[in-house]
Amino acid sequence: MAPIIELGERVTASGEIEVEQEYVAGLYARLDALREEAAGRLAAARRAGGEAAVWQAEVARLDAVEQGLCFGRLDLHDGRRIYIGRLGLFRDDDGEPLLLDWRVPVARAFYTATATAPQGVRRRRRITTRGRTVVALNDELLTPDGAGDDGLVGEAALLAAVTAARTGRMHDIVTTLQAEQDRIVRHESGGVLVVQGGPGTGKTAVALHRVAYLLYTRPHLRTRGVLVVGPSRIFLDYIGQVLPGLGENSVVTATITDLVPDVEVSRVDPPEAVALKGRAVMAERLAETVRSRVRTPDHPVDVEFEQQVLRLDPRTCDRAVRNARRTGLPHNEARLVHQREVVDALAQRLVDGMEAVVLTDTGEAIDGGSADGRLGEADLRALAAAGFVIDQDEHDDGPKALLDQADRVALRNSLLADAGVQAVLDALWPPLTPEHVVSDLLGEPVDGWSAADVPLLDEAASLIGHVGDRVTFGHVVVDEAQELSEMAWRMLMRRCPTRSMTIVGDPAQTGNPAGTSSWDHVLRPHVRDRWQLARLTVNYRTPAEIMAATADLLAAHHPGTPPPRSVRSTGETPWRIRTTRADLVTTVTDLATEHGDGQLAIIAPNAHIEPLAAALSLPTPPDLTGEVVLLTPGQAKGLEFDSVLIADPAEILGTAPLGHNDLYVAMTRATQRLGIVHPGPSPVELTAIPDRSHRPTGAETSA
Ligand SMILES: Nc1ncnc2c1ncn2[C@@H]1O[C@H](COP(=O)(O)OP(=O)(O)OP(=O)(O)O)[C@@H](O)[C@H]1O
Repeated sequence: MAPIIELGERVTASGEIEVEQEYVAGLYARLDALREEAAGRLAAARRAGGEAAVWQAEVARLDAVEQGLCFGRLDLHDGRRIYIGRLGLFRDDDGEPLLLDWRVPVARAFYTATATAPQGVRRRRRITTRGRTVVALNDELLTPDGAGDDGLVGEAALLAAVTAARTGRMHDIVTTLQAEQDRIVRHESGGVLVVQGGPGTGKTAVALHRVAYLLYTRPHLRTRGVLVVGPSRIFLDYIGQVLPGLGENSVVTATITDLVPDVEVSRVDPPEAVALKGRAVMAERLAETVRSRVRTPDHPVDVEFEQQVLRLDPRTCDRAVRNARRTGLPHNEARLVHQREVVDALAQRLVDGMEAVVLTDTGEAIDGGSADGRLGEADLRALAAAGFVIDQDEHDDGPKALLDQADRVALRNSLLADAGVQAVLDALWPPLTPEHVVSDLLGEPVDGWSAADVPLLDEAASLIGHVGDRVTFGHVVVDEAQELSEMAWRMLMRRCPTRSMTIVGDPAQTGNPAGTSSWDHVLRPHVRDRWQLARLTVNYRTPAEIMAATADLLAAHHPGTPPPRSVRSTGETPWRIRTTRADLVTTVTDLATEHGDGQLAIIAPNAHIEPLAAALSLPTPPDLTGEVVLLTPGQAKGLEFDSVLIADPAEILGTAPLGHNDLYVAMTRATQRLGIVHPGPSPVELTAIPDRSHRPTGAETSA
């Protein structure tokens, strides 16, 4: 498929640079003044031992906007001129706006105005700065005879951004956000917004800019908290600079596993186990496991207490369980209700026992003493003879009621504190831990937890009320959301009671056998139809040549999925080289050593990682900022590199149930070049890619 645009021409408005330089210098002067003020207030707050966090955040926010403070100007038909940047700046004396935050409504036209729908804009100017110096201006006149309307805004700046060398860290795209992306960033959905799009369509970038937008427009989210969930720590490190670069430092980032911090993942499950553990039915099974730990005996249970045997009949046990369950409390909390019920019954037995000793059938005291049921001396002797110990001190002031309220409480406490009674209570309604419940269910000796166990442990923790300091958030963003199992969705929903979420993903890239293939299927149980789908269709990362190379793979495994349209073409055709299994490591090592064009990722299946790491002296897990990065398709999810070399695609296709998706992910990571090394024949999905097995020169084959 042809790219949307060919490399555009950069238009520079000469003579204007000095004017803009002066304006931009004024903006930086204002920024410096605000910084100085914030730093002063921070120091004062610290000196006074007061609340410094607010000023600390303000200093961080002002520092974060230093690079590219102002990046645009709109000249409107009504004569107004608006400067747009990373934050709003206002003149000190009269509060006149000097720079508008990119998130305010009027700034929207900067991203969405076109020649056919100019939104009152006459001219859009992009201002490129290096440090505090204006180095280039790009003007677009939005007149009907102006630039062609291809749906892209600011082509030159956009192309400069998408072709720039990769660094192993994602950057913000606030200066070149495109109209279809801006619509999603500013989407006013109060519920769940799902953003679906093929590789490189900017899903991650858009989700992060949406976070910055929401924090700006819904300030209450700053206190309720925003969580960004990603597929791996590697990925979270990769995106880690984007929000701070937009002046937002308060967002929590985590993998699903991180959300249960006291569980250490030390085991990898086989795909069948992953698929099974991820299914929603596991929640029912866990609930059943918890329920089954509660016993309702079908014969009386004898409880020993202070040399007596108290008999607990099945009806009493049954009633205690019913009453405890009726509360709807989690297991360990309902256990307290059950205990109270049982102990009450035991206490009653004791009282009945005492009364049988000291009262007649009609309720009168045996020694004929007090008609109001107060104990006389003979009663106390009779009680002592029957094994009931009544504290004599309490009766120094003469006989009293047989057992008043305080006595009953004391009696219950003694019962509860008694080891024998506790043992019976624990046998009937045992205290549980999440680990107990999950190992009970899985029926396997637990020798460490896997990632797929984490949502099960979290579910079990909820069922038993063992949630510690589990935190909830006002908005949750899920990136690579196709990787989440039904059980992981349940876990996330527990952390987002408001169900305000931005979910971004691509089902054609799902690697998790328990992952998502239908948004409706995973969301409906939690939000019914309160979710909306938005699509992204333009691929900013992967050039047209590489997308063409993935066509057969995509058509074979996702026939209904149209590939995203690449924004550009590079003229570099992907290639493949056949080698032997024995020579695979050497061939890949040679190609990597010859490579000299920017950052190279070698993406290989697990089985080859160790030998390749040894041959190339590369770290595992990978260092994303290295010149050469070695990683598995799973680790490469969401990342991008200048060049990609795939080792052994057949193994990637064959080892995992969704190997074709893993290969698709691997092939779409490159911004410039793609090479493939296959031991033996090429997988059929890749045969259309030119075979350069007999490569004449190193230059021609560099990935
Ligand atoms: N409007 C834009 N301006 C400049 N760069 C952009 C724009 N949109 C996307 N990009 C760049 O395109 C690349 C891909 O973006 P991103 O990683 O967000 O895509 P994605 O849809 O999440 O990809 P994948 O699903 O393959 O992980 C990034 O380098 C991003 O900065």
